[in-house]
Amino acid sequence: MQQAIIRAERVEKYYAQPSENRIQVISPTDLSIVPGEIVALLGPSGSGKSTLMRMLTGLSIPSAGQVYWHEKPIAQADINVAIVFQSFALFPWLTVLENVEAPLQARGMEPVERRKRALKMLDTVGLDGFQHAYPKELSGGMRQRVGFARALVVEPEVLFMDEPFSALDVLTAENLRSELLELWQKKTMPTQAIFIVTHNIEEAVLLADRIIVLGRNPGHVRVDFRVALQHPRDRKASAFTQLVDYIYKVLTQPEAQPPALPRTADGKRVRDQRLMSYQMLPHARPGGIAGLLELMVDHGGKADIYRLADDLAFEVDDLLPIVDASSLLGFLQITEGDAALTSIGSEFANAEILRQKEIFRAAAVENVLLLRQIVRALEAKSDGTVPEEFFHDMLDEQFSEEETLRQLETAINWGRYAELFDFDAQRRRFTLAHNQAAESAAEVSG
Ligand SMILES: Nc1ncnc2c1ncn2[C@@H]1O[C@H](COP(=O)(O)OP(=O)(O)OP(=O)(O)O)[C@@H](O)[C@H]1O
Repeated sequence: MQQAIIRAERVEKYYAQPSENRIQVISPTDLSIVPGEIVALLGPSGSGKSTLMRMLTGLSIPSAGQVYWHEKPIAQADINVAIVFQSFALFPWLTVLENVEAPLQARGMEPVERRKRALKMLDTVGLDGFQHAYPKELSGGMRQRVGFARALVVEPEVLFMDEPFSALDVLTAENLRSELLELWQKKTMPTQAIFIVTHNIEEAVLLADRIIVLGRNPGHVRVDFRVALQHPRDRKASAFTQLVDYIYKVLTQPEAQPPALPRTADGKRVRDQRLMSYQMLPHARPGGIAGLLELMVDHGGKADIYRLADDLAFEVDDLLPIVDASSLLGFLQITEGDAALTSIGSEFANAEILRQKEIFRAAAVENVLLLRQIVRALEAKSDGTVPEEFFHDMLDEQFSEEETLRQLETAINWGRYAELFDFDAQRRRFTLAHNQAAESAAEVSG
């Protein structure tokens, strides 16, 4: 499993009462925050969302259990997080610029450098020209921009947000959400993960890569799942509304066993992270997948799989892995023996080779857990390599030895084609793909 930035192990929180009783607010909970994801934490009022968040940031000490920062107990670690609060929590007696400089000053940064950084950050969040204003002179939306600037100026590895948009009007909130997402996606900020506490189900589905829903009395994780929808997300798309409905059901039926997770547009079930298991990758080569999709275009985007096999003089058994792989990647939708190109599948089939690789890369990372894990592990390693053995051992728990080797071979084929990573067959190690290795080297020397 990829190394977590923050890992809570069996954390609990209880508060002492005047009587001898104590109130348990969080029951033993495990939770990890890994690089590359936006996690949304939902739950009814009083379920302990803020309490859990405060423990993950090191602001509050668990009554039992332990929180680790890069595997070091958080109290002894040099943590780098920032928090954005609902109430903005700005210093009213300081100007906008001084508010943003404050955390840098607290970290002992010298004045010229901290002013430079703060001004740059104000520019990034659209507050250029407001540096000398006081918070009371600003609208709520602008104040929260200052809140973001103040959090981001320290270049936090994890950005925590406690209902950051809930005090804002609908349009301002919507604007700020998209801007945040844009900063994150463009990697303008060095932040590795975002953890957002919210009451707003749509906000969670709109932003998050992973959603955790807490139940109460005492607080506990009810569901924890990945949101495999591409950005920008369409609130009206059925996969979106189904997820919103699902979370609504979980929240409104606190006593019931959480209902089954909905299926995504291509028929796959959304996965519960805690029951995470590897999909079986169909043994298809990217070239075969591209060939099939291009052929589908010739058939007008729809075809009967058996007839297709016939036309190609293929055994159905040889064609099926290619069909399955295309479906797993979201390029084909299969219903009762009929295959239909999805919009992304059609875009892929009609694209130039470089664009095809790009589409394949996005689809692979989004839909294939093993590839996602390999990429994240590589990103987290300073030397940019990870031994094959690491993934072999995890796959081994689920597949036979022979199948494990075939899964790895398929993952290597797909990863190489998509230029996600390379594989050094001699050293049996995954390595960053050339372009990524060059980027990392430039970052180090730059
Ligand atoms: N210092 C404290 N002493 C006693 N009880 C506390 C304390 N802090 C929080 N609680 C209780 O812990 C429970 C969880 O509170 P918390 O604020 O974490 O929930 P929440 O899910 O964030 O709620 P909300 O959505 O309303 O903000 C609540 O019942 C609250 O009353």
